[in-house]
Amino acid sequence: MKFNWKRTTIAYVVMLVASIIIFAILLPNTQDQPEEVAQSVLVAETQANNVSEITVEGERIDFITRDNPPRELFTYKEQLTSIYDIPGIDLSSVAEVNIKGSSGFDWGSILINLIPILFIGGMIIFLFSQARGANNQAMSFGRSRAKLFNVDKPTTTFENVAGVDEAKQEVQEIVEFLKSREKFQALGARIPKGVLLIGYPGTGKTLLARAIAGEAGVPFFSISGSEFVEMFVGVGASRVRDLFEQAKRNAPCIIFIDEIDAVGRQRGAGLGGSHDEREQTLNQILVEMDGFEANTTIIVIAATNRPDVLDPALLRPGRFDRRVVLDMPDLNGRLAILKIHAKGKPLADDVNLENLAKQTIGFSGADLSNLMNEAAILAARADKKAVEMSDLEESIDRVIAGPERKSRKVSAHEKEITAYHEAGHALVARMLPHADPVHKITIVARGMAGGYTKQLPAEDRYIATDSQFKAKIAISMGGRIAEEIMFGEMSTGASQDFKEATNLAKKMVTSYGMSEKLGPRTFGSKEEMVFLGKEIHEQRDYGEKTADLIDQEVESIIQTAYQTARTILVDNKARLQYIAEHLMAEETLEGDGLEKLFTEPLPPPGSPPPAAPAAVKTIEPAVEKQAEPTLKAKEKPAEPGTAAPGFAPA
Ligand SMILES: Nc1ncnc2c1ncn2[C@@H]1O[C@H](COP(=O)(O)OP(=O)(O)OP(=O)(O)O)[C@@H](O)[C@H]1O
Ligand SMILES: [Zn+2]
Repeated sequence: MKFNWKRTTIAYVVMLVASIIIFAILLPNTQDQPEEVAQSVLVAETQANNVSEITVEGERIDFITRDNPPRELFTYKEQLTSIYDIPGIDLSSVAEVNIKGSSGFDWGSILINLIPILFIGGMIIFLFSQARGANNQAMSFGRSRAKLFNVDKPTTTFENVAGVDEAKQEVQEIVEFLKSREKFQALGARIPKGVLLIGYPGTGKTLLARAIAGEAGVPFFSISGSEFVEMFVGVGASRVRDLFEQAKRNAPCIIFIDEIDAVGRQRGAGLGGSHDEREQTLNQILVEMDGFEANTTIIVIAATNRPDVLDPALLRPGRFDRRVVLDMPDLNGRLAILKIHAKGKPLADDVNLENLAKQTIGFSGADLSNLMNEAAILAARADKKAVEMSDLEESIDRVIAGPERKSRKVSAHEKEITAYHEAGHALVARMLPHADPVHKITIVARGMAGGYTKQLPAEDRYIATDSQFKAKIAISMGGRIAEEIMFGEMSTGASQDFKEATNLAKKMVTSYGMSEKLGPRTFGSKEEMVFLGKEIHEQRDYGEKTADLIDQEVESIIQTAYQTARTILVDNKARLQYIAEHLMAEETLEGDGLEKLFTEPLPPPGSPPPAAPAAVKTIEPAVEKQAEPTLKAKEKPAEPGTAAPGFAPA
């Protein structure tokens, strides 16, 4: 940035005016001034549940009562005593406790003394930057924030979160633990310390974390990773220390670190700048988490949409070793979210939320909440009494175009390709005797995949056979082949499938001795040197001729699998189409509904495609799903390879 006269002058004037305003505010002023009271008043008011908000700044405690009209009062505490340690104080009913940078100074008098210095200092900076023609970076030094972190006791519950039922089930246990920790501790159970919430922006990570606190009735401390990055060196780490310190006093409680990737990137992988700061902050978080005593009931929840960049140290056992994925909502999920956000908004009779849910594939929870809000604004502007369908439909475009929307939009054609791709995987899997049963197909984006097909082994397995591997490779091929058959062209969506298939074929030949030509031996010794979570060493212990043979064998396995899959899909093209059409209409297929699509007689050619998704009418409450513990237990050992990711946008 070039030195900019105008900017510097403006900044300087702003500084001056601000100083004057602060000065004026600090002058004795009897009107609207909070009234000083004794500390015992604060204690008594909190006990009477009559305090709505508390702000602590150094020794001073400002608080607002629930009287009508609310009274603004303040009192003092000792510098080193925490608000939580004031004898008799009861913060359980206080909606918001803000703790600001504790200075212990009387800011008023300091500012008054500081103004001349500011003048002179400003002048020096001004002249200095002018003399050197330097950039005006000096102006950014005042950026450190006064607010340390937020504390409150959320009233959010699981009812406020929809469309992420799997994630809700997974965190249910944490709620139970927070609620009745004695029960767990009595049995010596080790309690989770860290939970990582992973999901696209706006999928409700913050909301879910708050709901956990709300369900358990515990305080919620929150801070965002990106705030650390702007700080001076050393401030981040001490802030983390303060945060954990306060949390320990309020245990049981939840600490929520949003955007953890901002501080938790792989060390040594960052781009200049506040690098040290980041590392120190990250280290401090790790130190604090490692330092929890066995009976500490603090759960640290972190959120990210970039789990791939996180430092592996964060993911080690005893840290953020639980991962909960929040998917983009599918049709039912979107409908449920729309219903949540429609509450309190009168809807006209012509509003059909099912229909709206169908039109909003690719929308996150935040997008949907936005959509409802935009529609209400449109309706209000037109002086309507209720939100009409036309308002909602118009808002779809606004949300898509709006700056708030960060997730990708799925075009109709892309949706069709994904549907055929996933149907291809599923159909091949269903037809091959050695394949694991297909459990679920969806075209709703998850992680980096546009859709996925999930297979679960029918039983726990510790060894696998070559027929199973061959089936797996054929299934991987199924996605691309379905695209070829239906559209006569290829998309980039299958690259991940090919990579997995190739790796598996290679392993069959080189590790498992499953090749006739090469026989039962292994090739290549891999030194499992793990560096930042990656294997980086592979030693070749065979010659060129063998290398060629390996290539040939891998090629042959893949070709055979390709032909197997192709034959299945060509022979069952009508079935493929049938499944894909249902997938487009319903987005997610699972259980009996899915099984029926594989087996029921096909409709005669020329029948209209499925329109009204049957699944929409029954929205399963999250609790009901829990009644199937066997299913849940099986879900865990399924290795990542069993879900054939489709349509990666790369
Ligand atoms: N699953 C959901 N159910 C209901 N509302 C949701 C859901 N997801 C998001 N919302 C709405 O969107 C708002 C923003 O979501 P939230 O901040 O929790 O998303 P996030 O995943 O933390 O996003 P980011 O990654 O951008 O921080 C919520 O306050 C809520 O109103
Ligand atoms: Zn695929």
